[in-house]
Amino acid sequence: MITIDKLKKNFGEKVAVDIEHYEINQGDMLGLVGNNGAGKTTLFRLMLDLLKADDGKVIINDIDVSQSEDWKAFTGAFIDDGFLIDYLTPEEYFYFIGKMYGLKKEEVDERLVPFERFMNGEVIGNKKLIRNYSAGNKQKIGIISAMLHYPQLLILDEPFNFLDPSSQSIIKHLLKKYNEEHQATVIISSHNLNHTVDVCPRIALLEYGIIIRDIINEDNSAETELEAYFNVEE
Ligand SMILES: Nc1ncnc2c1ncn2[C@@H]1O[C@H](COP(=O)(O)OP(=O)(O)OP(=O)(O)O)[C@@H](O)[C@H]1O
Repeated sequence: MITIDKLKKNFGEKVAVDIEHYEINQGDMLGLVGNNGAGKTTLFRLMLDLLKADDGKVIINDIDVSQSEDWKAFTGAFIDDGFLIDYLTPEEYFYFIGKMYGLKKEEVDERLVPFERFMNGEVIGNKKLIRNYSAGNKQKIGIISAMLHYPQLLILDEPFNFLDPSSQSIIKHLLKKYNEEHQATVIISSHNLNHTVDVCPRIALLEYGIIIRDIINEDNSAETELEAYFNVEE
């Protein structure tokens, strides 16, 4: 589904991404891990054509993301709250996103139902503008809006950030279910090793912009290797 080829992005002297070749298959649930500054967000931005690569390309379903807009129809992403529209209420924002993908209001309402526990009564029905929501609730609004049109490819940067423990657990289950039920490709980045090994059967470890390990994770088998890499004390 995704081919990353000779992809390079530098910021001045700093190498942010330098990936010779990497393939992500349709239906993969991939976790991207790495220390601060390893290049996770930059890689996502390149995949979503939010940044221009210095060299190389990202191909999604035979489409070079920098050459055509066609990949946008089947891609959903939430990188940061810059994706949100502050002066709308969450409902207005969800309907707006739905409209972009040809969804009627009733369809949007139906698709919000599985997120009810995740929203915990705080996201809709409050007539509150997105700008007045907490960081955790903004994160929830962003994740839900990225999933509303049932994208074949879902990219989420740090989806567990700002969420309380019970919301983290709920979104883990929702993402796993989404990946299985829609055979969607789901790519998340996270600093939370436990969550990553819980939900991702494949994990890419990024160091100074390079994918240094491509780990198959069965029944949390990657946990020891990742803990050793990150030097996590018992
Ligand atoms: N707009 C920018 N201008 C200059 N340098 C940048 C810019 N964006 C990223 N960088 C640099 O590129 C490198 C990769 O950053 P990136 O944000 O992609 O890492 P990350 O793995 O997402 O980090 P974190 O875990 O801290 O979110 C870092 O050294 C960062 O300082």
